[in-house]
Amino acid sequence: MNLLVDAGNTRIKWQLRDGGALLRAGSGSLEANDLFQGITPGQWEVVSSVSVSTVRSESARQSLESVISAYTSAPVRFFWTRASHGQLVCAYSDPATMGADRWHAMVGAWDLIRGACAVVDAGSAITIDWIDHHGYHLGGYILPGRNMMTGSLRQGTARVLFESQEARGTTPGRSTAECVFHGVNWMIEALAFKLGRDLEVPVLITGGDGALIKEALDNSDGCRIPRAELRPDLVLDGLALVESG
Ligand SMILES: Nc1ncnc2c1ncn2[C@@H]1O[C@H](COP(=O)(O)OP(=O)(O)O)[C@@H](O)[C@H]1O
Ligand SMILES: CC(C)(COP(=O)(O)O)[C@@H](O)C(=O)NCCC(=O)O
Ligand SMILES: [K+]
Repeated sequence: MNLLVDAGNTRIKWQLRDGGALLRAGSGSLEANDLFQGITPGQWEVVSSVSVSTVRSESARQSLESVISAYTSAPVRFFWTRASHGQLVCAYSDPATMGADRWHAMVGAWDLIRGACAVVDAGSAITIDWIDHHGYHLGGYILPGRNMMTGSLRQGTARVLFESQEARGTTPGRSTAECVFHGVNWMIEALAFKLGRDLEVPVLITGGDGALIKEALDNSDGCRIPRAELRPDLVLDGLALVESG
């Protein structure tokens, strides 16, 4: 049994898999002390390996390792961006500096598509990566994610004062909160519109705000993308492929 862990900047996601079968899944933070509560003592006993993809700091990586090691004596292995995996080739001259989540999502995407595609991971940050039909990673983009956009407006100004809310609209706002939340939604719509204009390849979407991107793409006029698919587990799928060789 293999425990797969994707430690993002906002949330840690995990799945317990036995071969291809998904046994348990969960998410949360290390600080809450209940991250792995979904795994029974009996299941911990038969965990034979733990594989982690992390974009957190080195000290957070060590904390994660020691929390996991308190449950199991199975080896905890960390997987980082590599220069290549099969036909997939990283565009970075220094692959170790590219977020492991991006790489593992690309490994998962290439395995699914085996052709030109793009990967959008809308998490704490929004990353967009292009892969061509040979498996060459052409490069990507890193943008602030939804919470980061609103948080930076809050932190960087004195009078942009607003309560968090679930405003789904994109019409011009008539209050500070509406201006902020509709503004962010409007930017996501604009991003989807631009993607639909620039790309004529399948797009695989993951991350906590992936559904918003997918919805915006589906509603985008003149979108040329032949297939836009929500794949919430793309990072873990890629990690599973990498750890099994
Ligand atoms: N239960 C949740 N907890 C935290 N963020 C969530 C949740 N559901 C959706 N989100 C959204 O998902 C984003 C974080 O996505 P996620 O993929 O978990 O990030 P990361 O991989 O960076 O940890 C946040 O910006 C937030 O808008
Ligand atoms: C861009 C990221 C912050 C995205 O992480 P996330 O939003 O999933 O927490 C992460 O992939 C990262 O820290 N990357 C390192 C820099 C790079 O990819 O070039
Ligand atoms: K991300």
